[in-house]
Amino acid sequence: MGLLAGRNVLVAGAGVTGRSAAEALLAAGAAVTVTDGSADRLAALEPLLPGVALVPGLAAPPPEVELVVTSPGWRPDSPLLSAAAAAGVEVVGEVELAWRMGLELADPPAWLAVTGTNGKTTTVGMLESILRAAGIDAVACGNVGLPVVDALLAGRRVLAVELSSFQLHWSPSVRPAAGVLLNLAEDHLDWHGSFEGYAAAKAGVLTGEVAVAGVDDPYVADLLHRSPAAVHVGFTAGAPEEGQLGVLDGHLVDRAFGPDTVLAPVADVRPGGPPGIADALAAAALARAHGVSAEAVRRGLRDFRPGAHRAEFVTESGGVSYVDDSKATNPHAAEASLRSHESVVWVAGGLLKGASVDDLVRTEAHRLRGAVLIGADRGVIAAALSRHAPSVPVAVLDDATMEDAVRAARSMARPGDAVVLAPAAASMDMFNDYAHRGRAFADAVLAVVGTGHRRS
Ligand SMILES: CC(=O)N[C@H]1[C@@H](OP(=O)(O)OP(=O)(O)OC[C@H]2O[C@@H](n3ccc(=O)[nH]c3=O)[C@H](O)[C@@H]2O)O[C@H](CO)[C@@H](O)[C@@H]1O[C@H](C)C(=O)N[C@@H](C)C(=O)O
Ligand SMILES: Nc1ncnc2c1ncn2[C@@H]1O[C@H](COP(=O)(O)OP(=O)(O)OP(=O)(O)O)[C@@H](O)[C@H]1O
Ligand SMILES: N[C@H](CCC(=O)O)C(=O)O
Repeated sequence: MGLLAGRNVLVAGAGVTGRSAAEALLAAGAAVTVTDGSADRLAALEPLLPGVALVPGLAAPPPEVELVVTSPGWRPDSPLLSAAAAAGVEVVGEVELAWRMGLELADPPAWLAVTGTNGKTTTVGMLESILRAAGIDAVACGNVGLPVVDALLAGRRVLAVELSSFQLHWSPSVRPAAGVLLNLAEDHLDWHGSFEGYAAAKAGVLTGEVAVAGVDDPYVADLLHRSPAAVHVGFTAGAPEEGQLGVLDGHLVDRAFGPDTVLAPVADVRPGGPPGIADALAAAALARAHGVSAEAVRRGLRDFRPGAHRAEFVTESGGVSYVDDSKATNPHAAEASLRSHESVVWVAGGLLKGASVDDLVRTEAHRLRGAVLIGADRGVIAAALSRHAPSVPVAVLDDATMEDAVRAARSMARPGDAVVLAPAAASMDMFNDYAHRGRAFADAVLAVVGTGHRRS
């Protein structure tokens, strides 16, 4: 009998995670209750999960509950999870649940895990593509959208797991076969309370057998240095030292796993530019840790196509190109995005989640033709611009539509410029999510400037 059979488990959250966790727990023979702050979200589960008790708005676990499986968005200081901790009831996430269920299997899948502030989804997508090119039954799962527990129960042999800082926080015993920390910058500080708390959660990905990290960032390199993993591997945008992957003569090169090996031409990597290359090196490192050939790395990277709203070209009109990088939901991603262009009209704003834009504005001011600011934290960005880039023209739009923003951006742009939506912020103050915001931007561009030249 498995470790969950007959146990009384409370699932916190009736979203993507809660539904899958509840199904897995039921199948494992647990007695399951699900709660959610939203009665509507809970009610939507009723026809899908017969046999589960649905209780809206629980502020403390019922006395019979032995384990709480929380959805990642729930903060540790939320009333329910605080009450569980105070009562000595263990709280874990769905990723931890999947890990524990995997340990009960005769032949568990290998976990290759990816975290970092930016590039996680791109990296797990590249990794999945590489593993499949090697003929391996692999799937990208985790924060990318497919709950890990679903990937596990589907019997996949290798899990390319995207882990958010929230998921890592709730996964105390997960030890991936290989894990990568891509990069680290301010994000989700409102959830973790401090940068140190956020970084500590992210460092959890480096506690497996092989730890991989982006060593061009000294803070990340130090976390790698301090990792308890048996094997440490760095990746760098420059020429790799022994024990690293990096770039040499226009090729990704592996100097860590076996003899020095050329993996793939940089020209084959999409998205192009430094962020895409970093993500490709990270994906290649995890695949090589799993024994994948250089040939499969090359084919997997060549066949990979990036997701929508990630530095996506919309159109060109009057010599001005329009780029949708709505997925740049924090300052670090926005900075990487702006660096791909010499002269930019920057469309930004939304929910900064406690992050500062001062470094971004200071470093990238020289490439800003102008800035158009929308959304809840537009004033914070405007203040940073006036402190560090007082000569940059800024339009701060109150109660604006995306069409207003595009019109303002077009009036600032000169031929050769790029108008780039790289908000540095989350979108939920004005939109459902970043994809909704990206579509609104692309639609507004096409409405305001016409179709121009659309790349195929
Ligand atoms: C916020 C978050 O981490 N969401 C991830 C989660 O989706 P899920 O639907 O379970 O979201 P959730 O926010 O954890 O739970 C939502 C449910 O909990 C309820 N809820 C949430 C918090 C709370 O204090 N009380 C409460 O009742 C909500 O009403 C809702 O019904 O699990 C999915 C599968 O693993 C992930 O794809 C998804 O990542 C999204 C895309 C995300 O935005 N992630 C962040 C970390 C990011 O990428 O920056
Ligand atoms: N290595 C990198 N360094 C900096 N920025 C990057 C890197 N890779 C991708 N980005 C940028 O980060 C943004 C998000 O990319 P992606 O969806 O791959 O990351 P993510 O970590 O999964 O994001 P999220 O946590 O918000 O889901 C995009 O704007 C992209 O241009
Ligand atoms: N990735 C989530 C959601 C952002 C969005 O969809 O706008 C965040 O940064 O908080």
